Amino acid sequence: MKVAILGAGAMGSALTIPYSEKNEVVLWGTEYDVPILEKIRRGEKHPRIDERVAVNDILNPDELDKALNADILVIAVSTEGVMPIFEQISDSLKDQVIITLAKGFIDEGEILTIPQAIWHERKDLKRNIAAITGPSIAKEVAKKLPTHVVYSSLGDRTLKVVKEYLETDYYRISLTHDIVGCETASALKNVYSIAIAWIRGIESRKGNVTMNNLKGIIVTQALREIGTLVRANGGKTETVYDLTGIGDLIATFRGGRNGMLGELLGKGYDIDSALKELERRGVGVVEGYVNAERAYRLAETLDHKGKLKMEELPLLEGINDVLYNGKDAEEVIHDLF
Ligand SMILES: NC(=O)c1ccc[n+]([C@@H]2O[C@H](COP(=O)([O-])OP(=O)(O)OC[C@H]3O[C@@H](n4cnc5c(N)ncnc54)[C@H](O)[C@@H]3O)[C@@H](O)[C@H]2O)c1
Repeated sequence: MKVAILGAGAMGSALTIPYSEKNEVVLWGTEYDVPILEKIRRGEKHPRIDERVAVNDILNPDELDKALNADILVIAVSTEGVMPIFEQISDSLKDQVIITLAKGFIDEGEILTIPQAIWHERKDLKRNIAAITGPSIAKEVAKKLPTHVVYSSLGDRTLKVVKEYLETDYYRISLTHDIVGCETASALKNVYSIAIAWIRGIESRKGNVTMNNLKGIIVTQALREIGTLVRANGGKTETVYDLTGIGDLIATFRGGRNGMLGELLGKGYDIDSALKELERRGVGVVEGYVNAERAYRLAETLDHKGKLKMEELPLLEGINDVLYNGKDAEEVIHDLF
């Protein structure tokens, strides 16, 4: 098969490694990826995954059309880039498998998962879309360390193709039809990771005490609330208690941009100074930040529809209070407790 990966960031580039085991792979870079494309062309390692990518061809931002004859197209950009890229390729799409991997919600007036936003544009592609969720740190995928992810799709042929052509002995793939549940859980994972990381910040604020009991409380509450939101949004409980929910939450406990933001907030930084500090460290977009507000609006809509009650989501409320209303993380935890 011919696979085209659209986006030369960490995850898009990491996937060239398992995908190239059985397929011909091309990697297209956006305008933001130009310095990375230059490095890759010079034979250097990709700076975000510390490995060389495995590709048959590298395409520049103005060569997107050359990627579109692939059998499998992977939209590998961050959430904000997904729909702009989709608009550019939509007219050329036929019956290809289309894979998305960003973890976030799309705001189109109503809050949608990424596949739902694509279905709005092209209903006929409903069965062609697959989403990747579950624990997959890009660097580890690139180093062929054991990874087990979930590909979800409404289309049986799509699921068959991804399993047959993209699975390797170090990159295992489970399949499910619960694409809305998977995408809801994975966008929420980025949001709740912020609150889990508060505790690291609070521990250091208190002179490096260890607060494992509190971690247990917050992680359990996060899972409870993710479960409530996933079910209310039409997904399945088992998605939350599998690789997509709990698996991904564990994999990102310590690291990630959301975790860095959460830790600073836990240390007592206000949101503006925390975001400034991350900018100073060269950390890119923190997806959980924008998605916390989107998750809250989704929850409110589901509440209006009678599918959940806002009182069931005190931690989501607290996360939004810290990110948008200037509340201190420790105060939120105190109230929650
Ligand atoms: N890194 C991981 O381990 C990992 C794992 C699973 C899923 N994801 C998800 O994959 C997505 C990308 O993560 P990453 O770590 O590769 O990030 P990254 O910052 O390394 O790469 C981001 C990619 O998105 C593109 N991009 C960013 N903003 C854009 C815009 N406005 N328009 C068009 N393109 C834009 C960039 O050019 C780049 O190709 C995120 O949603 C992330 O949650 C990442």
